[in-house]
Amino acid sequence: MKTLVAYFSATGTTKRIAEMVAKASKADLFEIKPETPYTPEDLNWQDDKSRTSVEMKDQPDFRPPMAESTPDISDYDRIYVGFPIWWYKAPTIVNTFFEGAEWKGKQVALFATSGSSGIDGAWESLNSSASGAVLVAAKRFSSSAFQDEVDTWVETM
Ligand SMILES: Cc1cc2nc3c(=O)[nH]c(=O)nc-3n(C[C@H](O)[C@H](O)[C@H](O)COP(=O)(O)O)c2cc1C
Repeated sequence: MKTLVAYFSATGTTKRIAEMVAKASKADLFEIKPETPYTPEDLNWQDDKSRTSVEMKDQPDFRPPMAESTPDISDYDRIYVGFPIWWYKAPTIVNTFFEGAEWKGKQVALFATSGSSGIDGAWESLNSSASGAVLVAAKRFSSSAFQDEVDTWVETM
């Protein structure tokens, strides 16, 4: 099985987990990078006018551009997609990533980090961007998760 791990991480927490998922699943790794990186001010969820507040709440149909477009996924059987939870769902740049490829028949496994929110609401806002994909798993990890926990999750699939 050929596997890709794609992740978005604004402050490095999800990146650390993504590297562990890639190690556990012997996958290639792709970072979803925004064309315009998110600054600390952009990430201020207490400010209704911050970039992330506007993108997530006022403009959910806007797709933040990626610095590098979605790679060719045609050779991969399973794609893990990781992200931080923003406002109970996936950042809309993850929609940008999904909308750059053809997902019919692909196995998708989601993982996320968050302060405390679960990952259950994330697929609802992603699945219309990943038409035909088969969601095989979704797991939220705490920022302090260790390789063992990631290995166990990957092994159960
Ligand atoms: C704009 C924004 C919105 C967030 N919304 C939530 C949320 O709804 N629930 C939650 O538990 N954590 C929320 N968080 C916290 C992040 O999910 C958490 O810090 C995550 O581990 C960051 O991952 P990263 O370092 O890979 O970017 C939010 C963070 C930001 C910046």
